[in-house]
Amino acid sequence: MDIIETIKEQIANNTVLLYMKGSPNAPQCGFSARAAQVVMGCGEKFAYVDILQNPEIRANLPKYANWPTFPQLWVGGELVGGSDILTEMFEKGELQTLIKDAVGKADA
Ligand SMILES: N[C@@H](CCC(=O)N[C@@H](CS)C(=O)NCC(=O)O)C(=O)O
Repeated sequence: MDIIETIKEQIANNTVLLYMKGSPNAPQCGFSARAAQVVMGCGEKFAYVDILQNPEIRANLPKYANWPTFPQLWVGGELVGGSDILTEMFEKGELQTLIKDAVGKADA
């Protein structure tokens, strides 16, 4: 399958999806570690893709997303942002609400 189609499918099939380096329990970069920590702190299940294991995604997602770096959090099919944005949103309580609402909608 075309890599862009794969990316679109991953985003469509996972309400909360974190593209990161490594895994939430074994992140391979400080930015990914922080992002995974705040997403875990929201208390909902989420999917992740380790872009170090998926070089084609690493090469193509930034163009598709129009976002140059990793991590990238996608919620309900929309890009939320990277580690800085996620941390800021989490501190304001906004990330928790965004994720809970999206998961609630997907389950309805
Ligand atoms: N300000 C960004 C920093 C993220 C960042 O600089 N990521 C780098 C290092 S992990 C990156 O993705 N570089 C491109 C790559 O490694 O493919 C954020 O908040 O997420």
